[in-house]
Amino acid sequence: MNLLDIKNLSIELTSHGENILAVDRVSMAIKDGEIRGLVGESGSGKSILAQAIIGVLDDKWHVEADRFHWQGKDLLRLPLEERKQIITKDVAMIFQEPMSCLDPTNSIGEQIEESLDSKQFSGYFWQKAQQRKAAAAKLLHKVGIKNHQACAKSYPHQLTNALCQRVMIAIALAKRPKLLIADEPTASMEASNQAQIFRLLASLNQLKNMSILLISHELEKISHWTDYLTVMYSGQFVEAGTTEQIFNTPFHPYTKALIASTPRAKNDVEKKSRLHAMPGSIPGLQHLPIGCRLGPRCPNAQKKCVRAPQIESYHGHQVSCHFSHREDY
Ligand SMILES: Nc1ncnc2c1ncn2[C@@H]1O[C@H](COP(=O)(O)OP(=O)(O)OP(=O)(O)O)[C@@H](O)[C@H]1O
Repeated sequence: MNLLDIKNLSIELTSHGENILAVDRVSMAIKDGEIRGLVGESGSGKSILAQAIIGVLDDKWHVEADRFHWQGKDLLRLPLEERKQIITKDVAMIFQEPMSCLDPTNSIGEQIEESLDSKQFSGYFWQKAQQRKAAAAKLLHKVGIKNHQACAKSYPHQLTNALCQRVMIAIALAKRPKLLIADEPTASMEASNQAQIFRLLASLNQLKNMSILLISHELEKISHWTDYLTVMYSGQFVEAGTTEQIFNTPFHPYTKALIASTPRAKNDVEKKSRLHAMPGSIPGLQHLPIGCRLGPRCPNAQKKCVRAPQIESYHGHQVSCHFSHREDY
């Protein structure tokens, strides 16, 4: 069953009396227990899409969709309060700079205890306090922090970025979410720490059947951990499918370029040879091309590309391009 099912989600920014379509009819579904990767260059609208899912965009953003279902419930037709309640209960999000998300004036232990639901504790206040402490320690243990007593007494600035991210994951787990959105969770971390965080997320997915939306601008970095991938470019849907489909038979020129630019994804790269990179850079919101926004950078672009392509599906592998090559199917 689909946990989240979004069809043609658009996010419009109102700025200086002008409306700018930052996210243009993006579709994505996340099944129960899957890890879905969301990839695209910096500025492709991944974070805005994630923020629209958890409903934290402010008034200057206008969100519209043909379908926005959470476990079969149409969120856009629910009153705002009810919608907030559902999302707050079932969806948690972690961000790229964990240290700045934690309160610098409170100890880690206090912050984790605060995130626990008081309904799960009973008895006199001192008994509740003891239960709360024990539950916080259990959470720290769950995210692989062995010395949880020392960690609980620490303040965010005394911990490394990787430890802070584990704490953020512990805080997210406190409400037992069905979906965890991880927006570039390992940005500015050393490679060994990155692997540990991804391994932790994968084990939580396996043990708790928690679905994860893993957001990154590096396809190669997350592809090892994902079951499915969705690729975005400049606010538009590009391609989606299983991780194997995307890597073995990419349809879209943008996905092909992303894969060609990752050293280990291609086995036939000769020593000291240059990696392929798509010319140009992603357009800013003020200079969005009409139709397919990849047009000015795309090697296959033709006249037809001034109209945005429809999404076509081949054995569950979806692509949005007028001229993608699909002869493998
Ligand atoms: N608060 C804001 N006000 C105006 N424009 C914004 C705001 N936040 C993001 N944008 C613009 O929206 C577009 C998408 O941004 P977004 O942060 O979602 O991209 P992203 O793919 O997550 O990139 P990154 O990996 O760098 O976070 C960008 O062009 C960005 O400049």
